[in-house]
Amino acid sequence: MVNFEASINAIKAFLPDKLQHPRVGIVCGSGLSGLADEFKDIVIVPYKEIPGFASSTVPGHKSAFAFGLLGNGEGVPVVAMLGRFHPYEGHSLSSVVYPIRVMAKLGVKDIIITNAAGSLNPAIPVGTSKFFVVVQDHLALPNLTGMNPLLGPQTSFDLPRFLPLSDAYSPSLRRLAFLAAHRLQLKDSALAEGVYAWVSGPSYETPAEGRFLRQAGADVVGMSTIPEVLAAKEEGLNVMVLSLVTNFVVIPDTYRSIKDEVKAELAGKKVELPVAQVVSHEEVLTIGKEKAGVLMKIVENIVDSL
Ligand SMILES: O=P(O)(O)O[C@H]1O[C@H](CO)[C@@H](O)[C@H]1O
Ligand SMILES: Nc1nc2[nH]cnc2c(=O)[nH]1
Repeated sequence: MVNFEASINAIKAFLPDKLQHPRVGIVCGSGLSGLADEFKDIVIVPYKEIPGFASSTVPGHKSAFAFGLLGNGEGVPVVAMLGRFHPYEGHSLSSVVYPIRVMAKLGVKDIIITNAAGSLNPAIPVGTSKFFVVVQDHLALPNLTGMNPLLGPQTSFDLPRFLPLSDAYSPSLRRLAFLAAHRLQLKDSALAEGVYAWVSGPSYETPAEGRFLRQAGADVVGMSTIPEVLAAKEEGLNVMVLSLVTNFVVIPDTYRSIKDEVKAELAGKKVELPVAQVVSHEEVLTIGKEKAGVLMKIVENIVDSL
């Protein structure tokens, strides 16, 4: 049973006056908890100390909030989830989005949600300058087929029952992201724009699934974020999502035929069976750690210009 008051009281007991009302919320994706390294006057609040909170079980996700001041001058009070919850861990969708609702009730107005994602778009390669995607829209097959965090009784009758999503990703925050990249003198190609596909995971995509999502219009794919976006929008927050592209999803135009290989083998030719490229969470975390610093600078710059 949700009890926002108990959660909020437990959190506030950790915080000095200047951090009691965070203005900006940040969600750190896989390997990206280093985003909080620049916070001044940081206070860590472990999830286990907060009634109603689950704990994160995924490597690269810490089970704690970091509160602090970010940006120039006195700094803006902010809160970061150093780890998030995913439905594939066994958490209910309402537990997955509970921290987002708590951040809204603490006073957060703008939320910057980050994630690690696989690229479905050959124009968004990995390991080159183009490594972040500002999400402009999403494709959530789970939402369309009954796995929607807003299903069920509402947490408040003040919230809209039928949430419009045609404006899910704040144009003004997205503008700030591109201006931040310019100010930081990142290459023009460092920030792409694209559509994020949400899948439940925890298995990565088969080549056919990758091709399907690409043909359906997605640029990157991941196993998180969208439930958080829906809850944040329902709570009335301005939402921005930044994806760090950590790997390519293999999408062959054609499959190499094993049947043909066997025919060649039977005809006396030496054949080598194809070895597919495979993605691993270790690879995802390595890229996350490598790029967390740049992402932090973008986030800090955005916070400065709010
Ligand atoms: O979306 P985040 O939490 O950044 O993590 C991404 O990385 C993990 C897979 O490597 C999945 O959880 C996927 O969603
Ligand atoms: N579903 C999915 N999630 C990811 N997270 C990081 N990379 C990937 C990927 O390739 N697929």
